[in-house]
Amino acid sequence: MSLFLANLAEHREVFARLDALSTIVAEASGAATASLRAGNKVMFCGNGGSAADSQHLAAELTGRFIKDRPPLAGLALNTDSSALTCIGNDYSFADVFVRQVRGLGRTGDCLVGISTSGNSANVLRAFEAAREMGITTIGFLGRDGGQIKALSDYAIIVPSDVTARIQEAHILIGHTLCGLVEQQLGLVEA
Ligand SMILES: O=C(CO)[C@@H](O)[C@H](O)[C@H](O)[C@H](O)COP(=O)(O)O
Ligand SMILES: [Zn+2]
Repeated sequence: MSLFLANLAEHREVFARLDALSTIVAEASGAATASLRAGNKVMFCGNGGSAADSQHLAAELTGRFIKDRPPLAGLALNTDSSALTCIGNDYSFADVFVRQVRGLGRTGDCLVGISTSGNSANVLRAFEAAREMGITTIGFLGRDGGQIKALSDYAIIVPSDVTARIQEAHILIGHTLCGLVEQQLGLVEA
C-alpha cells in the first residue's frame, strides 16, 4: 500500500471515532462565544505544527471564516518572534506563553492550548496561569491528554497516538469551533 493510502486509512480510522467529541466541542465553543460576547478575547498557543494551527485559527476570528462579518478578538501567542526570543532567551522556552498570558490575558478570556502529547511545558505553564487568572482553558489534545488534560476546563482529546493524525483532527475541531462561534454570535445562519 502507498504511504498516502496508509495515511488515509489511518486518518479515516481516527476521524470515524470523532463523533464522541461532538458535545465537548460544542461546550468549548459556547465558552469561546461567551468570552467574545462579553468583550473578552480568545487566545491560542501551540508548538510546531500546532503553532501553525494556532495562528490559523486566530486569523479565522480576526479575519473571516465563512462569510463577511465584523472581526472577532483572536490572538495567537506563538507568532510574535520578539516576544518568543526575548522570553525564551532571558527566561526559558517553557515561559514563552505564560508571560504573554500574564501580560495580555484578562479574566473572562479563553485560552486554547494545542498539544498532541498534552505535555508541552510552555502550554502547561500557560494553562496554570490561566486557571489562576479566571481564564477559561480549552485543550486540543491527543494520546491520553497528558498533563494538560487536568488543567483544561474543556479537554478535547483526539483518540490517536499519531501526531500527524491528531493535528489533522485538531484543525477540523478548530474550524468547527470558529463556525459555532459565528453561529452562536448570530453572525451566520445556524
Ligand atoms: O508538526 C509536527 C509534527 O507533525 C511537529 O512540528 C510538532 O508539532 C512538534 O514536534 C511539537 O513540538 C510537538 O508538540 P506537542 O504537540 O506534543 O505539544
Ligand atoms: Zn506537522
